[in-house]
Amino acid sequence: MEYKNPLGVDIDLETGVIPGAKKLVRRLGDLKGYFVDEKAYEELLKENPVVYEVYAIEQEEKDGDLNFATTVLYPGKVGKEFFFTKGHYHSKADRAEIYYGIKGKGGMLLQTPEGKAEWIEMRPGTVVYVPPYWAHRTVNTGDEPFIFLAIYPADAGHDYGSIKEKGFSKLVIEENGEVRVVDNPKWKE
Ligand SMILES: O=C(CO)[C@@H](O)[C@H](O)[C@H](O)COP(=O)(O)O
Ligand SMILES: [Fe+2]
Repeated sequence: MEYKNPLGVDIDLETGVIPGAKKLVRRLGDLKGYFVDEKAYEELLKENPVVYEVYAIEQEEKDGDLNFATTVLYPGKVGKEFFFTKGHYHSKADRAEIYYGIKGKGGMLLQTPEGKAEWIEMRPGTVVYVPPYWAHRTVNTGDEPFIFLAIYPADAGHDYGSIKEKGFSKLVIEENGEVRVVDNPKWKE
């Protein structure tokens, strides 16, 4: 039997950086078609800001192993909609996940394949359990980076296709200075 080596790393709780992790950067240009207000999207695209960064320590896609990653989701809006992550189902759709809030303010939109949506607010210390089969997207509703840790099966994978095409049935927007979760007028069942 060949054993893997255990690993301990310290997440920088101010920046979300995991030493030795693989870094992924998503700019606004990588999120074409994701936001409802296309005019506001094109306008902000001139600056093409970084929307989020992911620092991941990932293993081979094997049953039983675990990956973990921090996400640093920057504050901002496209029209009324707060900045968010793309959102995905897992390729192995029955794989669950745990999120843990580290810094800033936001939440998670979750959705079943039938379009039933849930919104869970997150702050430092919040644990969110993502059950099997639920798509998940995080949203920054604050004015500083929203940082969280995700722990997920190494063979979960990401299935972005359906969310890219159909979106979530709910939007998280700012209206009169308040955070509101409203129906998505462009949602297609
Ligand atoms: O859910 C997971 C892994 O299963 C997170 O690590 C996200 O991958 C990350 O927050 C970026 O979001 P996406 O762009 O992948 O939706
Ligand atoms: Fe996930």
